[in-house]
Amino acid sequence: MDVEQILEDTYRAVRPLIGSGAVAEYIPRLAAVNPDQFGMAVVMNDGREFQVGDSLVPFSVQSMSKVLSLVLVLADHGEDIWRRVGREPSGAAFNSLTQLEYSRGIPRNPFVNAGALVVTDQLLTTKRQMSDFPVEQNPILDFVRQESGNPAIGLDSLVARSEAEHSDRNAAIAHLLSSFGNLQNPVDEVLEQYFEQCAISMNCRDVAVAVSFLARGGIRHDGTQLLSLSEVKRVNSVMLTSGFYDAAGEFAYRVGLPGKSGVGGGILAIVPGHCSICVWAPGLNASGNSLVGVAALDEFTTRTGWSIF
Ligand SMILES: NC(=O)CC[C@H](N)C(=O)O
Repeated sequence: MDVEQILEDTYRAVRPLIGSGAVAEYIPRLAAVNPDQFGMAVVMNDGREFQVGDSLVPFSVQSMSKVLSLVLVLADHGEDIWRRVGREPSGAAFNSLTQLEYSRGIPRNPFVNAGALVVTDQLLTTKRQMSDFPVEQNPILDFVRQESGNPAIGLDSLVARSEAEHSDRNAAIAHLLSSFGNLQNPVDEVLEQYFEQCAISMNCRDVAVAVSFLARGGIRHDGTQLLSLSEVKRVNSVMLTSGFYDAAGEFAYRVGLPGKSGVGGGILAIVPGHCSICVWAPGLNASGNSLVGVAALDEFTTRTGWSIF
């Protein structure tokens, strides 16, 4: 299959849509991003890389980081985390508060903000228990630098600050979690760590390389096994059912792959045993997923026939 050609055809097909959707307004620094951008990268399990458009322009990974925090917690602690967070689709917005009250502080899944805050809290606890791990260091940032082979990946501190300054909703979620005894660390520290991981800036190529262990049965680029085959299956399953908030069904219908979006306009998707994909276009649809990104993945999977179904 000529993946390069299919990627070019995909780009051509979505070009009229580029610029549509609305950039995330509630994080002012993200609202300032030029919506007329589009990039896509595919990293095959055999090492071949394909890219189109603005695939080397860094953007804010936002909720795509929730996959990596879950992976790092699973790698360190195994199944324990599932006592504190569920794995059912939420059918609600990413920053919804209502379900959390009904479920007595157990978030529906690790990919809505409530669930990600619990996972981040666990990551913070682990980091504090490791005496050789500098507290100011971000484990997700470390991981993506190593995995993508790009030590220049950094945090956009203006995005992190922008989020901290407009954090009423996430703070409300964190306080509610804490009131139910589902945070081990102080609310402010969990929020700070969470905003930092969301503010990591990466380009499509680096994201696709950094998550390719999810397409390769849990094997990192250095050959070590980060997750077992069964754990990878589970992470990919949760992405399929919960990676797109209240639009998980629509994404499964149109794309047919496990994936995760972020309000920076990025989407990562996994073709298990085959390749990892990252697409980026800043404009979002009503569910907070990249409008052009979903369209591009729809085109790409339709043209390649790649899907888990
Ligand atoms: N869906 C997202 O990407 C949300 C992440 C964002 N940092 C928030 O917490 O609101």
